[in-house]
Amino acid sequence: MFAELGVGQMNLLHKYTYTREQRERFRDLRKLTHQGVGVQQVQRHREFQDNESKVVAYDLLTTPENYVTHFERYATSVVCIIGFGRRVSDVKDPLITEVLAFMQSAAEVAVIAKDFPRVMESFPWLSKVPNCLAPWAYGHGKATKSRHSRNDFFYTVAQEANQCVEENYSKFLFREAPKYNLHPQEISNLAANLLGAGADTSSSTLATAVLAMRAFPETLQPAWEELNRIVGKSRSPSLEDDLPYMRAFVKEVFRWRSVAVIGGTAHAPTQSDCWNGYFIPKGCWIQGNVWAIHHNEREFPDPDRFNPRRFLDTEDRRPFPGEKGYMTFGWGRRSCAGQYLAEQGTYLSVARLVWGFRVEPAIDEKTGEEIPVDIFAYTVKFTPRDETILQTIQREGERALDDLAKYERETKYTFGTFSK
Ligand code: HEM
Repeated sequence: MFAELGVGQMNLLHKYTYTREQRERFRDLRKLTHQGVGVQQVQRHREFQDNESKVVAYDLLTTPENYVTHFERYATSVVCIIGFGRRVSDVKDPLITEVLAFMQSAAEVAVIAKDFPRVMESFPWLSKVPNCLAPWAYGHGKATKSRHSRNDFFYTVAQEANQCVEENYSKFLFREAPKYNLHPQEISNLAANLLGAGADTSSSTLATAVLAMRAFPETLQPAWEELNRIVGKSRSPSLEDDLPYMRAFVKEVFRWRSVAVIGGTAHAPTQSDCWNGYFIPKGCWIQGNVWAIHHNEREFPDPDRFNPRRFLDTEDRRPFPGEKGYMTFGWGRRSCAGQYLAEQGTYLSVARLVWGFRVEPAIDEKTGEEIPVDIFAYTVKFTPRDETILQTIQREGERALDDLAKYERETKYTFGTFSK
């Protein structure tokens, strides 16, 4: 749908790959994305990702009720440091409020079968109508004047980042621009994709982990036993710790409530194929039903139960075709380019949350009763597991803020600057 809206061909996320030229360009853009967040790069991002996650634990000590906002700040900050060499320290930073609002409205347009009818799918010509006349496009289509497009915002922020001392992905893109003949809109999109694809997805996954901790408290006991034994209380867990149960716990978070329930980008075969008696014509839109795959009783019995033991050598384990045991990040040449970054950050953050806190039922101030857990609007109470842990969170949080100070920088721009 985004390709139809006219903003797609400059962005690998929505690009058609019907012709050889389109496929070659897609490969270039994908390669450039890997050079920012691919498996080889992820190690370089580890230190500040870990520090931002320590800041989340630190912030939870003072404003635990704002845990979703802390997760959003964390996820946005990590991709902002990568993309623009600057951190997001304030939850009111426009990069959080405006970009997440934009992503929310993008989901309104893009999530198939969310509403019916999908007007632009039923009448594709509607996607060609300029935004000012097309409320159904939620502002994602063609602007009347291209200089007012959101792309100018990210291009300008990337230019700003290109001047900054710290190495960052925007600097890399400007360096590579002549070699790949990058159009400014491609630079803008490559930088923006880190935020668009990486912020909301990562923070929602952490919110899912909290829901699991609250709704299935029995799964925390084995985690605490492992963390007490291997990590102790005077430091928080790190990637070097061997924590098999914790790893299984995070895998189960990815499986249990995967962020992209029907995959992400639509895939299409480059040639017609026959599979299991089905004819799949060339160019046909294919969407992987991640929800159904992750809730198939054959691989995941009692699928709505959060159960990390599925990923351990126990009687709850079933064979699964994928090596990792889940399909949360899609597959094939369009699979999530930020998978390793997301897995690393989710592991660090969830392990630290479980190590540091009890997640208990929130109490209704009026009635004094526990607020029951509701999967759509749940609220919880975070309490540090004990005094030594509380002090460790404080010490590590303050140290992390010192280490992150080199990324403190303001931007002069907001989305609003470009829509006046
Ligand atoms: C828990 C966090 C995340 C989840 C669950 C997730 C999931 C996904 C999924 C399902 C897709 C579509 C895959 C397909 O069509 O087969 C995707 C695409 C993508 N993701 Fe992620 N993602 C996450 C985090 C990130 C992060 C942190 C980044 C980068 C900073 C990122 C960058 C991308 C990009 C660039 C694409 C488009 C790839 C393409 O079309 O070639 N993602 N992601």
